[in-house]
Order: sequence, then structure tokens, then C-alpha cells
Amino acid sequence: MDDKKVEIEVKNLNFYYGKELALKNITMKIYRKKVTALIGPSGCGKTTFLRCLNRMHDLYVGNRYEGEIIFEGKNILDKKIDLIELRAKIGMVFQKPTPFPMSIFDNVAYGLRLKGIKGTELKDRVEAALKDAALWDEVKDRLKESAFSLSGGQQQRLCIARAIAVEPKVLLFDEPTSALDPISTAKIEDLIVQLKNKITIVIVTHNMQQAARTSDYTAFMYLGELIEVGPTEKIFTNPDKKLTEDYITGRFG
Ligand SMILES: Nc1ncnc2c1ncn2[C@@H]1O[C@H](COP(=O)(O)OP(=O)(O)OP(=O)(O)O)[C@@H](O)[C@H]1O
Repeated sequence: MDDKKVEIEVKNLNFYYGKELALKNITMKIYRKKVTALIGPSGCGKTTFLRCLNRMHDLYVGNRYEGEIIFEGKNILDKKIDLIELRAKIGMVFQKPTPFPMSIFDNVAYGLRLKGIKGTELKDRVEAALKDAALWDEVKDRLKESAFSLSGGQQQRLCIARAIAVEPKVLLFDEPTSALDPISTAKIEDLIVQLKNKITIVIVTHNMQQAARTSDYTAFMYLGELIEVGPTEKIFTNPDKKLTEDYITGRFG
């Protein structure tokens, strides 16, 4: 593929929870406006890795990174990095929908207001984000209602709208459909595929079909190590490593 541009380059990343080494020497590239899926058995470090990419681990003391994560020409593991700015550029959508206790409109407007955006521009940006999150038609007549009046799947799309409203370059999804029914899951998967026209996406998933359906690249992790990363089609049909093949074919999980 010649259209490959690197958005994030991870170099020799180690991550420690206290003394426990949870990620071991991870080196990989994440390509711009592509979807990269992280797969592997429970406890292999997928979520831990995802949370390194926007320094979420800094919320707890005792966590420690080594190595480099290069984004926009800088190592984001550098102590001097402004974490608020970083997380605006590299946003996150969690496993369970996490709407704020406020109206549908205010949820999406939240980050925009923090940036000083108001008036017509605010309304337009909220509408655009809700459209991009494929939620506008369902909520346009009830923007003042509480976000909690929405279904679980709608709440998750609202959280995606909130995340994309501030125009991040990268969006991290941590098992975004694990709490949803199959129809809501299909909608979120379609949305992820749509969003990559604008945004670089990294998704943690337990669901192999979901990885195969949505991603361009797949990284297989095992016991804190990156075993193999490559185009999704290759990883699922002709992986280089036996361990990857055993996992993909369901020999362990
Ligand atoms: N807050 C924490 N403190 C200490 N150890 C942790 C913490 N969170 C995770 N770990 C450990 O780090 C390792 C990787 O966990 P992680 O949650 O990243 O795996 P995962 O692949 O996302 O798993 P799952 O698919 O079950 O969500 C595991 O051994 C886990 O026990």
C-alpha cells in the first residue's frame, strides 16, 4: 500500500504497573486514517497498550513507561507533554457508554465550550458531530433531553459524537461494543469504518469477526508482547507466527 502514512510510531515501549512489567518492548507503527485492531487473549495487555497511547495511565501513581511513542514529531511519553492537549488530539471511547449527566446537546458541546466555541458555531459543530456519529436523525428533536434517556447503543454513539466534536486526529476504542446488542454493535462497526475517512482509529476487541470486519491492520498480543502485526487479511489468513495462527483458529483463547 503506497498511501501509508505513519500517525503514531511506538518504539521499544515497556509499561509497568508498579513493579509488574505489563508491556514488553512493543514496537509498531499505527497508520493514518486506517483502523488498527488489537487482539489477543484476556490479560495480554491490549487495554494497557491502548491506554499508553494517550497517557491514561498517568491518572494513577506508580505506573511507569519506558521507550518512545512518537506523535506529531514528539515523544508523547515526555514529562513535558501537555496531557489535556494530547487527549484532545488522541481521544478515547470506553467499553461502557459514559455520557455526562446533562442533555444530549450539552454532552457534545462540552469539549467545544471548553475551547471557547459558542453561538451558531457551537450549534453547527454539535450537529456535524452528531451527523458524523450517525445519531442526528434519532436525536435532532430531543437535544434538550437527558443523555440517559437514550438507549445503550445511542449513548455509545453520543460518546463517539462527543469525542469527535473536538476533531481529534486519533480515536482509541476500548471494546466499544461489548455492552451492546448485535444491532447496536453493527451500527458502531459501520460508524468506525466511516470515521476512518477523517480519523486514525485503534480498537481493542475480543471479537475476531469485529477485528476482521472493521480493521485494516491487526496486532496480535500475548503475555504483554506484540507477537505479530500486519494487514488484517494476512493476519487472519496467513500469519507468520504459529502462535497467531493458533489464536486465530480458536485453539486457545
Ligand atoms: N491497574 C492495574 N494494576 C496492576 N496490574 C494490572 C492493572 N490493570 C491490568 N493489569 C495487569 O496487566 C496485564 C494486562 O492487562 P490488560 O487489562 O491490559 O489486558 P487485556 O488484554 O486488555 O485483557 P482483557 O481482554 O481481559 O481486557 C494483566 O496481567 C493484568 O492483570
